[in-house]
Amino acid sequence: MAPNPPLMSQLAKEISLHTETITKYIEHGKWPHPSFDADGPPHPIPEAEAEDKLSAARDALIEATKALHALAVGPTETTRFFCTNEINLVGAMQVLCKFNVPQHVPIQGDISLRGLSGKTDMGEALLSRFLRMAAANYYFSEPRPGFFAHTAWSRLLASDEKMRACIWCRHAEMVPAVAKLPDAVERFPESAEPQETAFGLAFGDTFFGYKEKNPEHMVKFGLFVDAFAGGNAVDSAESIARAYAWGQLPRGSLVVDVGGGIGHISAAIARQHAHLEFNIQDFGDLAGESSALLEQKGVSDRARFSPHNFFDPQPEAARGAAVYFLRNILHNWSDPYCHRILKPIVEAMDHGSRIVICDIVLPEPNTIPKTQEAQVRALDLIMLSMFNAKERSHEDWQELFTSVDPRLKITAVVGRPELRRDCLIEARLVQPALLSK
Ligand SMILES: C[S@@+](CC[C@H](N)C(=O)[O-])C[C@H]1O[C@@H](n2cnc3c(N)ncnc32)[C@H](O)[C@@H]1O
Repeated sequence: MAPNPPLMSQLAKEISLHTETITKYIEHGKWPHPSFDADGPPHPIPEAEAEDKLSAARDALIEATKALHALAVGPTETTRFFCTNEINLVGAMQVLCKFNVPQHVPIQGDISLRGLSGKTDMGEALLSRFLRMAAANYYFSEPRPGFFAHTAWSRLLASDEKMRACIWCRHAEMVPAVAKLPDAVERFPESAEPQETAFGLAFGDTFFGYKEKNPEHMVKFGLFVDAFAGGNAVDSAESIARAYAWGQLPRGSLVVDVGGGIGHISAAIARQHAHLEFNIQDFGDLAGESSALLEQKGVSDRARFSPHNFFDPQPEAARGAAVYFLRNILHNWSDPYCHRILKPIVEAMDHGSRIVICDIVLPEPNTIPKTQEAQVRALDLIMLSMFNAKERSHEDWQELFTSVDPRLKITAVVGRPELRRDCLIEARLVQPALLSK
């Protein structure tokens, strides 16, 4: 039986309620209202102010508007036009960014198509087609015929190269790789190998192998990754430093940050927990940058970098550590490779050691809002296309640990509200005698 009132009306009411809640907060905080204008805020609510109640109202608003939009478009049109907008928008934005169009549109006022064409070296006719596609999606506006101005969306691209790198990575790497996904699934079903991927079919190499040979791609990828650091796009180093019981570890405990990059997460934990020592392990070419960062953060007396390949046995100095910390490492690798990464760690653990993994724990289907679920499912498929890897559910994590050592048990998981996207998964070696109790 159809719901009464009808679903669309229910959703419209919810949208109205959540909008009111958010608007009240905005007015109370004297923050700017979200708007399409060039001087509109880059976040609908300031990121630092996204307190629980407010972000819950925003999540619910996004969810209800997504559902209402889907119902209004309906199944036939959704499937007919499936992806035509998104993929061509990514193409148009990539062209506009390649020709530096965002930087040539004035922040205030507008510019004629002819003026913009002169500055960007692209013919007026072509330029207008890309600009109008973008404008139909809130990037740029055409306030009077033949003149273009910024919106809050396009202005961000003018001022922030990391945002331009997001567009670049999507278009230059993800689109060609995803186009090869059906071939990859057909040719390499169930493969665990990082070269037998959709990315491999598109680029003839592994994800990082290709980047090593194309340093300009590596630079863009670095900017893309940086675009997600800070704010609440992904969990910040500071929230990871707050979320886990680092404070309960005994004075002088060693945290080994396996594949820790230059150590920005360790540095944040070290700043909040002055009683801990850190060993950041990664490829040797990061040593200089890491030392500079640790020095700059004032933690170089307690945190040091060691070159180490995580497939090798742990060096003597890192054995029996209190914590082996792996952030965003294992989701890049298939189970057999994760096994090879975890085995040397388990061999180095003593009875007090634990592994702390910072990665997604996939939710049970239909237990979180669809918008959030779509994000984690998309990440899972990105891991497939790029690495033959995956995001893991609680059960997948436990199975992986058991395959490495039957004693390795999940002993704690910290997720929302302490962390927004990733979870901290703690695993310890639980002795068989304790297991049977
Ligand atoms: C996605 S990044 C995560 C970095 C860091 N844990 C963080 O959360 O910012 C993956 C890291 O693994 C490192 N890595 C890849 N293969 C490795 C290997 N065989 N041994 C050690 N580190 C490796 C990379 O250099 C990179 O720093």
